[in-house]
Amino acid sequence: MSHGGIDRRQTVVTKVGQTFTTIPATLRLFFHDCFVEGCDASVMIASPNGDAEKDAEDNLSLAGDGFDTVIKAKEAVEAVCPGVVSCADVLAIAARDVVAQAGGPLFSVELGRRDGLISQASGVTGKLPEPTFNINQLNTMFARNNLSELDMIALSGAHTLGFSHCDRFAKRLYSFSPASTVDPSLNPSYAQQLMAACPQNVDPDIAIDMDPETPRAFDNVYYQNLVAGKGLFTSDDVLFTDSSSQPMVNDFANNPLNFNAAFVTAMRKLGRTGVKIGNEGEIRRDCSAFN
Ligand code: HEM
Ligand SMILES: [Ca+2]
Ligand SMILES: [Ca+2]
Repeated sequence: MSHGGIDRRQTVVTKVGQTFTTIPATLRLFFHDCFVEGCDASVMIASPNGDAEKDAEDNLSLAGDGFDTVIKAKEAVEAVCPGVVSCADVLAIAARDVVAQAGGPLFSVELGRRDGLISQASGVTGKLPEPTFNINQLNTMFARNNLSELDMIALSGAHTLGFSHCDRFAKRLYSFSPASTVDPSLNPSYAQQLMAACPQNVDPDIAIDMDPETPRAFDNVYYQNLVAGKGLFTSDDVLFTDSSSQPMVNDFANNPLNFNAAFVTAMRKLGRTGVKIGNEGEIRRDCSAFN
C-alpha cells in the first residue's frame, strides 16, 4: 500500500484512540451521505448560510467526530498524492476502517467516486429512514437505493454500535398508544432501563447506547437484542416482529459469520449508490467545500 494509504489509516486509528465516538459517527455519516445524492460526500459540505445537507434536521445528530475523521484522513492523503482521491472515497474507506477497528469484518472497498457539486438541506427531506418506520417503509426506502430487504436488515446491524438521543424513542416509553403508554413489544425490564436513563423531559443532549449489551463491539448481538425485545427503535424492533424478516434476524442472531458476510455485501452495495463519474463530480481539495 502507498504511504498515502498508511497515513490515512493511521489518521483513523489515532482519531479512534482519542474518542470512541469516531467509530459510530463515521459509519453513520457514510450511510447518510449515500442515501442523499449518492455516495459523493455531499453531506460533508459546510455552508455559511446553514442550508447545506448537514444542516437538515435529520443530519443535525451526526456527530462531529465523523466529519473530523474524514477531513483529517483526506488531508493525510492529500499531503502525499494531491488531487487523486475523492472525499467520497475517503469516507467509504474510513467507514470500512472503523468497522474493522470495532472488531467487525475486514473488507475491500471499490473506489473511483467523484465528489458531488450539490449539497442542499432541502434535498434531504424524505430520503432518510425514520426510527418510527414500519417494515414496508424501510423496504421501500432501501429499495430506492437498490438495496434488498436482506441488505436493509444487515445494514441495520450498524446499530450494534453507537448512541441515540432519548427523544428518538421516548414515544415508545411514555405515549405509545391509548391502550398502552409503553410499547408492549419492548422487553419490560429493558423498558424500565430506558425510562431510568431517559426520564420524561430529560436534557435533550443525553444519549444512550443503542446496543445495551456490547455497545463498543461490532458484533451480531444487535440481532440477539431484537429477539429479546431489546430493539431500541420501532424500525429495529419490526425486523423481528414482522414475519417476513424474522427468519433473517434469527439467522444473524445465531450465525455471526452469516451476519458479517451479509453486512459486507450490503456495505459494498451501499457504496455504489448514485456514484458519480467524470464531470458529474470533482475531486475536492477540502472535503467541506466545493473546489
Ligand atoms: C434502517 C433504518 C435506520 C434508521 C431508522 C436509523 C435511525 C437512527 C437514529 C434515529 C439514530 C440515533 C441518532 C441520534 O439520536 O443521535 C441512529 C444512530 C446510528 N445509526 Fe442508524 N438508522 C438506520 C439505519 C442505519 C444504517 C444503514 C447505518 C449504517 C450502515 C446506521 C448507522 C448508525 C450508527 C452507527 C448510529 C450511531 C451514531 C453515533 O453514535 O454517533 N443506521 N440511527
Ligand atoms: Ca451524498
Ligand atoms: Ca454490539
